[in-house]
Amino acid sequence: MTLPREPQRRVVVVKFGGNAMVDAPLQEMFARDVVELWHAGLHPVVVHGGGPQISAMLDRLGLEVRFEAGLRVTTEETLDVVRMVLTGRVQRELVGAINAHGPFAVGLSGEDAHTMTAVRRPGLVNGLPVDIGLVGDVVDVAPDTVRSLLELGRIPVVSPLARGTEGQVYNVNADLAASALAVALGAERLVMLTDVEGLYADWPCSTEVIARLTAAELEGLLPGLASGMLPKMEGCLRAVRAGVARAQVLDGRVPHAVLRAVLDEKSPGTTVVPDA
Ligand SMILES: Nc1ncnc2c1ncn2[C@@H]1O[C@H](COP(=O)(O)OP(=O)(O)O)[C@@H](O)[C@H]1O
Ligand SMILES: CC(=O)N[C@@H](CCC(=O)OP(=O)(O)O)C(=O)O
Repeated sequence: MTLPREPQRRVVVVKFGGNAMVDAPLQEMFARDVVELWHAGLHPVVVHGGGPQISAMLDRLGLEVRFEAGLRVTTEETLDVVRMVLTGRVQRELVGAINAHGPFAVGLSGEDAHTMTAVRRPGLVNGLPVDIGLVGDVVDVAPDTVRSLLELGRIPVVSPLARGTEGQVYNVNADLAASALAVALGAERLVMLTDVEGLYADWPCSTEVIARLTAAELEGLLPGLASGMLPKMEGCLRAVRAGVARAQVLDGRVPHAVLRAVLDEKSPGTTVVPDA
């Protein structure tokens, strides 16, 4: 199968969370949906997570699993496992699932060809900085490699790792990596698939979803958010503040969630839009 060269399509960055991918049939459906987006005339770019898969491997190896403010405390030893699990396993599985439908997917790590450059990011606990090790905050994205793949009609599948400027490698939260890539690619939309229906207004007390938020409204809520939702909503905020027209958090457990959101504009999750 020869893929057509397609430089003009609109770019949609889809973040597929580790929690949404623990179910094999859902992962296969996700892969089909991504290819469907491509057939519908879009340029999907996938950024994958893998937090639960990394934690399971750390457990098996008897290494510590610890998060601060939604980010994994990453030692040199942890980073080895993060890299192995993300680029060696999770990315490979996703690439394989997409390529069951044709020669679309090409996997790369944010480390490749300087695609993502990061600096060390301190964790913030109760407003105070804490050392969380080799966790990076993306400060520069070189999108040319991903763009070239898109122009060749491929579907890039990107692992959330980044290079530092002094030879080190950083573990980057996948939501923040997806956000940075969406901005650099000039994506029209960032979609994050996770294992809840969206942003709950009063989690864990209630499951009432906030359907729509402006950037300013989200900024006000951010300090009160916890665990995995914190980097996710920070990623949405950064994206819409930097030109992405909308950022959505959707329930990846719902079949065809991404297709319904992007093609049918039916998105029961949370949508973040720029300030008026
Ligand atoms: N306000 C909130 N609304 C919804 N989920 C929340 C909220 N605060 C924390 N969470 C937690 O965040 C989790 C999603 O983040 P995370 O586990 O990192 O998922 P993913 O692997 O998809 O990135 C939810 O399963 C939930 O436990
Ligand atoms: C720094 C940091 O926390 N990195 C994440 C990278 C994977 C990720 O973000 O996966 P999910 O999207 O499934 O949570 C981690 O080590 O778990």
